[in-house]
Amino acid sequence: MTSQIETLKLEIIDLKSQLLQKELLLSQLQEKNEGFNKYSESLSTGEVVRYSRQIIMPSFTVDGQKSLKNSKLLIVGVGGLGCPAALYLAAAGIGHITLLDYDEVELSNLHRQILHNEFDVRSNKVDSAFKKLKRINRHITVEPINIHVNSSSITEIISKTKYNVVIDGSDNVATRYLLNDVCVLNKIPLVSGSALQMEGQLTVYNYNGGPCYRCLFPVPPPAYTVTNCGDGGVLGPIPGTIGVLQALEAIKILTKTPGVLCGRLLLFDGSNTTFRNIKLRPRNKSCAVCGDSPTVTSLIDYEQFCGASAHDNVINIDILKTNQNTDIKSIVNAKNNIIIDVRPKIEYQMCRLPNTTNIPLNDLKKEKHLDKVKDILETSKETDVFVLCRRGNDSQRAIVLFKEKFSSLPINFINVSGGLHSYSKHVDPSFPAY
Ligand SMILES: Nc1ncnc2c1ncn2[C@@H]1O[C@H](COP(=O)(O)OP(=O)(O)OP(=O)(O)O)[C@@H](O)[C@H]1O
Ligand SMILES: [Zn+2]
Repeated sequence: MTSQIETLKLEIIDLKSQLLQKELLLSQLQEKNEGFNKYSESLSTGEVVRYSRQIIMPSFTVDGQKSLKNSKLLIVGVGGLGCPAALYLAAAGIGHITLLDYDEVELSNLHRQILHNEFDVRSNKVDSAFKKLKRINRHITVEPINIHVNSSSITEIISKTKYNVVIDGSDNVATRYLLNDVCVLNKIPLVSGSALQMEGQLTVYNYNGGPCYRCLFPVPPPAYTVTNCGDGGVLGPIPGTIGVLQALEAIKILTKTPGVLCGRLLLFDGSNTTFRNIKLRPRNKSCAVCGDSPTVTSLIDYEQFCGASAHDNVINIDILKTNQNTDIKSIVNAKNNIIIDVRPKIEYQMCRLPNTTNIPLNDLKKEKHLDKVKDILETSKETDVFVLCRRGNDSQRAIVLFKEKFSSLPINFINVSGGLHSYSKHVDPSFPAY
């Protein structure tokens, strides 16, 4: 069975490389066939036909198309926002698109990161996106850069290419400040978007005298107040909508079309399908980066500034003594022990281990739920109680609460290190590591 799978994988790799070679040849032949034509000054026959539906709009014209063709655009993050934005921008004929991301495609990305598909799982996001965008439009240059963007890498990238617009498709505050500052210092408009659960936001910073991100948020929010899609969830069409609108704003900026969303913030609520625009404060004259006497005149360490890392990977906490932790295998061997799973109820419904009791961490702050735990503990003869969660962090927080509330009971609360992720990795891969 395993060898059959391996053989099939190798065959697929071989077929893919044959396909790539044929596509390359095809595109070279088509290129020759579609050179500049005597009927159009600056566009090839193929380009005239391809873009005709946007060119014929009085607000766009051949000049608009030429502007897009001569534009260079940078997309940071090829995830929920970056994928739909890149799709429309490539289709519209932006001459040069650089894609930056450090991550690999995961199965849990596919419901919203629509450039990637099942065959791309475990591939670099930028390579996966590159292939799809070139298939949509082989006339444009797509530059995939597999990199974690920080102050030094972005400085190098920006110094090599003169970008006209930057799209922020990232998912963390440190990267947002970094992109804001690099755009202000290099006078590049920044199209910023965000999406979580059923809501999205969109605005353009640093454009036409409007505010920058720091003008509005001079101080970063405390790290624990920021929720990402991995924890809060998101419905695919929400970043889809915002990402497409980011593409629209970029096209308007590049073609000098009026009506760019600067100095305003668009709020999209997908739960009742409403769009609201709110007016933003104007540029702050005392802003640290775009103000009249800026104090930030070169890029700084943004992870330090925000007190949070520039990715959404979960940081493992370690707040218990060593003897209060155990590894996942001990709960597999444990017979009759009480195992409390402190994940939210929805996650417990999604997947769970047998013989576990769900008492969500958030409920533990409420007295009535604590009474329920007390009942379970008092009626059991066991003194060891295992506490379990998704990755082994909330279980530690729960133990701190348990020990505080049930100090009178002769119970050992034991944290299952690494939580259910560890179960999936070390015990049974068929348990979903979501
Ligand atoms: N500093 C950075 N450099 C490069 N890429 C970044 C940086 N910060 C964020 N990103 C990328 O931005 C993308 C954001 O995508 P998205 O918000 O859809 O979340 P995700 O991390 O792919 O998924 P999930 O949150 O579900 O795990 C990710 O692909 C991430 O790797
Ligand atoms: Zn500012």
